[in-house]
Amino acid sequence: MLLQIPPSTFLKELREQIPLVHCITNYVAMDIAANVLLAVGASPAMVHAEEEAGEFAKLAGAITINIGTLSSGWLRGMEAAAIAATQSGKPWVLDPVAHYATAFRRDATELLLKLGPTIIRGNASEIIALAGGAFRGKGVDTGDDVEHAKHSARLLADRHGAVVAVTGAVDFITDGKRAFRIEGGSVLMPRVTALGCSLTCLVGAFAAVRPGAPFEATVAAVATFAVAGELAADKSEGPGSFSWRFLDALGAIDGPCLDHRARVTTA
Ligand SMILES: Nc1ncnc2c1ncn2[C@@H]1O[C@H](COP(=O)(O)OP(=O)(O)OP(=O)(O)O)[C@@H](O)[C@H]1O
Ligand SMILES: Cc1ncsc1CCO
Ligand SMILES: [Mg+2]
Repeated sequence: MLLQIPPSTFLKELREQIPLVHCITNYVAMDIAANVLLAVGASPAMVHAEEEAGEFAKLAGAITINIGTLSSGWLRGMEAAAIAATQSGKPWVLDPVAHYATAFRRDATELLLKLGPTIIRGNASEIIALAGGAFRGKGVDTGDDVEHAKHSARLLADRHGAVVAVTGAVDFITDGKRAFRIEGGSVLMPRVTALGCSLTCLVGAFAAVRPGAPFEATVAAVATFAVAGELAADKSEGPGSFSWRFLDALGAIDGPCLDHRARVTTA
């Protein structure tokens, strides 16, 4: 393992600390994302109202913001939460779901990016489009390979001073200086909705454990998904059984299994 802090350290500390993760995510993802966090051992709270999101963010160890089912009121809640996170020095994660699809999403993403996310997590089309490249995404689904998004990810990491995670068949994570690829997971993962959104929330949970190490935290969260995805796929008959087996695998995974099975290499 080339990492300074192995994934198992984050998993152990997460289970000791049970961090409160303030998730502003979409209607589709709320249930599965909360279950993913509970399965691993964190404490999720899905709070998006503009009246309280800024106040709530101060209670949490990390904040995650996903624009999947955006509306004006939600956007004001996101803005308040991002500002509160930055002011209190807490890590926050941006998931710019299909930000290229409409002017409303593009403007919202531009506004949120200016608030300085600690980590940006998206699929290949989202990351390529965010860097201004030609992309082939359709709605919320990627039409591009992670391989083609590496340059865009590096560019975004430099431009925003953020950790950037691109997910897909092989994941890629960079902070502009270092970069790792993570193999694993399953072809069934993109056939269950909102697993990417759930991963964004898990990245927040791992970042809450060690706010000073967002790069290693992102690698640890993505590696946990890759290993749990492999374990779950072993026995699954299709997307349905994969979905619940994946939660079981996230609950059952322990530190030695995670470090042993994680396939993290320099990119
Ligand atoms: N073909 C694949 N093989 C293995 N793992 C995959 C594959 N595609 C996606 N994954 C994994 O699925 C998880 C979600 O990533 P994905 O890129 O599908 O997110 P997303 O497109 O944002 O998803 P969503 O918008 O539905 O939440 C990641 O852990 C990723 O590694
Ligand atoms: C299907 C879907 N639609 C808006 S958000 C979302 C979850 C996957 O991104
Ligand atoms: Mg997504």
